[in-house]
Amino acid sequence: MNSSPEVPARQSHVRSWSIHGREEITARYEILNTIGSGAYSDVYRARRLSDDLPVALKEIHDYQSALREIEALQLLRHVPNVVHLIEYFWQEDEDAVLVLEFLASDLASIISSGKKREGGLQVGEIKRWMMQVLQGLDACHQNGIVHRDLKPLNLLVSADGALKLADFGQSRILQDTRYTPGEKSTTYTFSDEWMALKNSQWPEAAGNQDYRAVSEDGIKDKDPIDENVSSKDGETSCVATCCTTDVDDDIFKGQEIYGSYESKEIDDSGELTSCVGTRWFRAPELLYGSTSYGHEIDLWSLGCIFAELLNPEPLFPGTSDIDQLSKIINTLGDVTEATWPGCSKLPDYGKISFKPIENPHGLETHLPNRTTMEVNIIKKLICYNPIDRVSAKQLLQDMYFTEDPLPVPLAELNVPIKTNDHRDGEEDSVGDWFGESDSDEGFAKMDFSENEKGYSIKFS
Ligand SMILES: Nc1ncnc2c1ncn2[C@@H]1O[C@H](COP(=O)(O)OP(=O)(O)OP(=O)(O)O)[C@@H](O)[C@H]1O
Repeated sequence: MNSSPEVPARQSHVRSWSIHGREEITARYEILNTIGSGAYSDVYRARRLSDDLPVALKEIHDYQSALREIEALQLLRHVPNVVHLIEYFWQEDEDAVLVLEFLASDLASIISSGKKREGGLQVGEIKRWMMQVLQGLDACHQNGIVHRDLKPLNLLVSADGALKLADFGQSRILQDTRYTPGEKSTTYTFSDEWMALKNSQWPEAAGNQDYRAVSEDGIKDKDPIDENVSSKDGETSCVATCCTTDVDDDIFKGQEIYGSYESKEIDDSGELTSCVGTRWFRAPELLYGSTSYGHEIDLWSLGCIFAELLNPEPLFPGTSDIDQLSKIINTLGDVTEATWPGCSKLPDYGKISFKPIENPHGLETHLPNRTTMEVNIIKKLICYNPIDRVSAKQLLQDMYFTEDPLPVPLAELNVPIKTNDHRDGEEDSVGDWFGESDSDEGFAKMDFSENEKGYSIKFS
């Protein structure tokens, strides 16, 4: 795979010259055009010179994102519904460049093309898309990987209808899985190249070939890598960015952290960050600042994605993080100990409160003309208490997928050519916390007061 197994030392500002000037890459690939730019990367379409294989070259400008993405894709390299990492280039003073299989479309394009089709996406098509997402996500969770940025744009699709989870730059490998003992998991081991790379970076893991592999009872061993790469996540919670004491004199100051949370310096706190995932797909525990969440945050995102497949509009298109919570609460009802046991222990619970909702809309209103069975699937994922969310594995066994109309074969799926007309509203930006609301209810009045947790904001 990589000619040099050495991971370059972590540097605060790794900048590389243009990918076009990197001979180790251009000797093997012809770079054709740019196909996308994300928060931390530029992606190019290219072809392998030896056999004309179409590939995507993903140049990642952030050290930690690169490490996370390579690590997750190595671990999931045999999973059919995860994008395949062919090889990667990474040398000191250079950005990592990942060579990925080329995938011509994504689920966002499929949803928007279905919207334009008379009758929309057919039930059999929806079921096949859902099953592929579930199979990819189940493999992640079986391996203790939480993706943390699931959304239709990160579900890439090949021209022949194979859907693959992509963009693992925010993923994390949890120190244990919550799969119940006895649940059989597939064991994956690292390639020799990756082990050499890992051992050079983390000598304490040397010689422990499958230290992260899932054990017989489904529980993972302690993960030294995770501790080494964890960021100061606890300081970057979405609400904490405007609630810490240094914000007292300027409540907007802390929001600068929001846009740069992934570039925080590492420490060994082992906590996760609550500022992950694109807002529309972000679970409520993250919006309330949780730093000890599990793979259930992906299951919430999954519910949002499935709801969008069933009714081609985003389920909760919040214009700010507060608006995001408001939209969720207007649908599911008040967040209380009765509706979500343990919610009052969330770091930011009590720092923000909303006017009580007497008649929540309910998820049904977002899914007009859908069957009870379909609405029930969404309800199993979009629920406040993370432990109530059904796992990808369990959902794959749901009768929905074995009842008529059956999932269509891949060959019958309609895969549109990808265009660049995707929604912009999903993107996070500095200052979004107090962005304007477009929710029906709006925020007529904001009361700001100090309390034992720092301060509280009350909307009425
Ligand atoms: N294997 C691939 N084949 C084709 N296109 C790809 C591939 N990987 C990524 N892309 C495209 O490149 C763009 C950016 O990729 P990606 O989402 O992985 O990067 P990112 O920097 O992590 O983005 P984000 O800001 O959304 O997190 C996306 O539009 C995606 O569709």
